[in-house]
Amino acid sequence: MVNVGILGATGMVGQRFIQLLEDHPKFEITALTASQRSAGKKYQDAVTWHMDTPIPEAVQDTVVVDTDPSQVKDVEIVFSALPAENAAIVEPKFAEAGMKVASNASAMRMEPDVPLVIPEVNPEHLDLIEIQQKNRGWDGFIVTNPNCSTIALVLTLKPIYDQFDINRVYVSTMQAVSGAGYNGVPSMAMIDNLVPFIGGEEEKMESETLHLLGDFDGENVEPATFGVSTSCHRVPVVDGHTEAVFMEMDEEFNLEDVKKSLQTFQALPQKLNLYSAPEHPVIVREEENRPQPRMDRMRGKGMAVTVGRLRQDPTFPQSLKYVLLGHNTVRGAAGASILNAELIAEIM
Ligand SMILES: NC(=O)C1=CN([C@@H]2O[C@H](COP(=O)(O)OP(=O)(O)OC[C@H]3O[C@@H](n4cnc5c(N)ncnc54)[C@H](OP(=O)(O)O)[C@@H]3O)[C@@H](O)[C@H]2O)C=CC1
Ligand SMILES: N[C@@H](CC(=O)OP(=O)(O)O)C(=O)O
Repeated sequence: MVNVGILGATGMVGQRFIQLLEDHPKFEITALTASQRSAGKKYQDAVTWHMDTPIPEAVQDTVVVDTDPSQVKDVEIVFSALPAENAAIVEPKFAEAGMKVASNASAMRMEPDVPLVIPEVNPEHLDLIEIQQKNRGWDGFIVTNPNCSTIALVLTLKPIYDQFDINRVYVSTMQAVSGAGYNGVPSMAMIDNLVPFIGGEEEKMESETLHLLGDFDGENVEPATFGVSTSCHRVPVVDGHTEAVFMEMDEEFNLEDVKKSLQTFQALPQKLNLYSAPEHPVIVREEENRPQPRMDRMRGKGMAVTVGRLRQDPTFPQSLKYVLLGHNTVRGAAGASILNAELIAEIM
C-alpha cells in the first residue's frame, strides 16, 4: 500500500477524497490536514460530514494536523483539496519536501511546467514532471486536474476532436451548489432561483480546455486553436454539473459517426484497468429527457460523463449540439486527482 495524505480533508472535496479512498486497493490514508481551526482535533470532531456514507472508521480518530509538510510524515502522495490561495503557497512546499502532490486546486494548473491532466485525454503531458523537478530543484512534484466543468466538457470533446475538425465550441453550464463548497452559496440565493455568474469559471474553462487538448512537444504545451466561449450559471442542484454544448465543425459530418466516437471512446486508463477508471468514460443516452443530475451523476461510480440530446440543426449541417452531465466532486474533483495518482503510480 502507498501512504497518502489529504490536504484540506475537512472540506467538501476533502470529504469526497476520504469517501472514494475508503476501499482503495493501493492507497491508504495516513495523514489528514486542514486549517488551524481543525488541527489537533480528531477527524470526526473537526469535520461537519456531508457525504451520504458514514465517515470511514479508519479515519474517525485520526488527528488532523496543520497543512505543513513537517507535520505529514512517511507519506508518498498528498491529494490537495485546499482553497486556491492556500494551495499556491503550500503545495510547492510539499513538493519541495519530496512528496507527490495530486492537486485539485486551480492555483498551479496553468504553470508551464506543471502537468494539467485528464488521464483519458493527455497522459503524455505528465512528461512535464521531469522538467518541473529540474526547473525547481524538487524531489517531489505537482500534478493538477482541471476545473470540474472543464473535465466533463473535455472528456466529450476529446473523441470528437480526434476525428473531426472543430471550429468553435459554445458552452452554457448549469452548475451544482456543491461546486462552491458547503458554505459557498447561501440558500437564500439558490431556492426558487439561479445565479448567472460564477467568478473565474468561464476564463478557466476556456483556457484549460485548449491547454488539455494542446500538443506537448517534449518541453512545452502548445494550446489547441479552435474557439471556446462559455457562460457559467449556478442552479439549485446539489451535485452534478450539466452543460449545453453547441459546436461548429469545419465541414459537414455524419451524426452517427460522432455518436460512435463518443460511445466507443476508451483510452490509457481503461487499457491499464486503473481502479477508478470507468469502463466507458462517456455514456450516450438516446432518451430525449436525459441526462439528468439525480439519475445520471453516479454513472461509472461518478467517473463517467453522460451525453444526451445529440443532434444537428437541420439548416446548418456543420452544427452539433448536445447536453452533458458530470459529477463535479467525483470526476470533477477528488476522483480526477485519484485517477491521476493511479496513472502516475502505474507508469512512473
Ligand atoms: N467543490 C467542487 O466541486 C470543486 C472544488 N474544487 C476546488 O477544490 C478545493 C477545495 O474546495 P472545497 O472542498 O469545496 O472547499 P471547502 O471550503 O469546503 O474546504 C476547504 C478545506 O481547506 C481547509 N483550509 C481552509 N483554509 C485553510 C488554510 N489557511 N490552511 C490550511 N487549510 C485550509 C479547510 O479546513 P477547515 O475545515 O479547518 O477550515 C477545508 O479542509 C478548492 O480549491 C476548490 O476550488 C475543484 C473542483 C470542484
Ligand atoms: N468553480 C467550480 C468549482 C471549483 O472550485 O473550481 P476550480 O477547481 O476551478 O476552482 C464550481 O463552482 O462549480
